[in-house]
Amino acid sequence: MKAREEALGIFLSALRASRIGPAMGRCFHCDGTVLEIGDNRYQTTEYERLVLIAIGKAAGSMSTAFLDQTSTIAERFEGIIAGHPSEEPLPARFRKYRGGHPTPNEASIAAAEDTLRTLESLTERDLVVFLISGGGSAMVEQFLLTSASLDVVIETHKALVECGAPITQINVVRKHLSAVKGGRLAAAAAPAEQVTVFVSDVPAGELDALSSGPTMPDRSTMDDVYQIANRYELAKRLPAPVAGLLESHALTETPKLGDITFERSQWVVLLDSACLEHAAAVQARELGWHVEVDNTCDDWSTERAAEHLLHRLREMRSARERVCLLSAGEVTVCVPSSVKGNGGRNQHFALLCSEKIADSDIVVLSGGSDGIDGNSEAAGAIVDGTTVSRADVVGFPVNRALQEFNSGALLALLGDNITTGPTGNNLRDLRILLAP
Ligand SMILES: O=C(O)[C@H](O)CO
Repeated sequence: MKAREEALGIFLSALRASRIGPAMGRCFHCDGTVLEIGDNRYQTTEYERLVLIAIGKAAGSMSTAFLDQTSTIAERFEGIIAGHPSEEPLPARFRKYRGGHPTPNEASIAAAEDTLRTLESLTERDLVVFLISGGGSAMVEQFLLTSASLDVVIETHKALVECGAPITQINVVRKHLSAVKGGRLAAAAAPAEQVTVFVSDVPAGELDALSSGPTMPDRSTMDDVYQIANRYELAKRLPAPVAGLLESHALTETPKLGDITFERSQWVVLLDSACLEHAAAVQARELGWHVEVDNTCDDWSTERAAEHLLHRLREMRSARERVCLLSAGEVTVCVPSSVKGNGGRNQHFALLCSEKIADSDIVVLSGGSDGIDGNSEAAGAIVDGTTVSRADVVGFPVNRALQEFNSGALLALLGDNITTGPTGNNLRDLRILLAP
């Protein structure tokens, strides 16, 4: 029982240490007229309009923290908050949209329209601050294919997130279909001065994939899209109008590095998954665990990642006691389109592990830093050597839950889910494996 409690303690402490407010306090300074963001300085009296555009699961919490940090000039900012709302109400001069996730909804479309209209009205005398966090690909969306209905947009996103491709490749496709991704928000805002602050839920070095890189030069090309479409047989999965667009090679290219669009753009990373992992390691060491980190399985399938990490943990265990293996990033689950189970990749990963650790003293926790795993109410799950036998006792065997992609339902029944509620943050997932 102790190792279970400690795993949970490590996870919760890592979430606390990576909160957005304190991170903004370290990165932002505002003395009344000069706004400093990282190494960039903006003399705010030189701008006519100050605009804030926040997109993603952390849009509300990033906006609240931003307005707190810039309190002396906050009144001058107007703008759009598109994503999860903050706990505290934001001033009425900000238009708010609760965009859908994991697939877009009507608010996602309305947010995209409003954002494009607002940005297109800016001039070289204006400053726009973008606050971008993960989840934004679905929460703000407008297809370049203007005849696409909301159903087509939703079906396209669903097909992409369920095709088994890593997020960076999913977003290569999304960027080339969208009027608000792959640098196109930066293009809409040019010639205004632009600074983007990131709370990243993508692998290190892949920032232009974050929320499909709305303000960054896009490194991917249309050829990449066609290759990804072939590799993941997207023609079979995508709705007809979008599949047709890809088959006829009728996409348009995104803005690239060196384009005039980005001449007045800066980018600053506020938090990423390395911060979460570092905080977990600090807490685990304080509890007396010997900690190692293994992120090699980022974007692997849940099966391969479970095999790899448990093998590594057992190797560590053969040399010493109280070993803790941490792994940040995401694993992928390929869900057949007909399946209607409850759960997410963390719960699926944890349940897969439960079969491999049955009757042992190993504990495995897998949780999302946003507090929402897939379509479930949980952040993730924590399993141990008794999970399989407890599942048998309630008449819902682990292998059935896995086959039905219904891990969330079984883990809820067993009390093995972790429920934090939405955290207002989004730094990818954390896996904590303990062998006492
Ligand atoms: O919204 C998205 O595209 C993912 O969360 C990655 O940032």
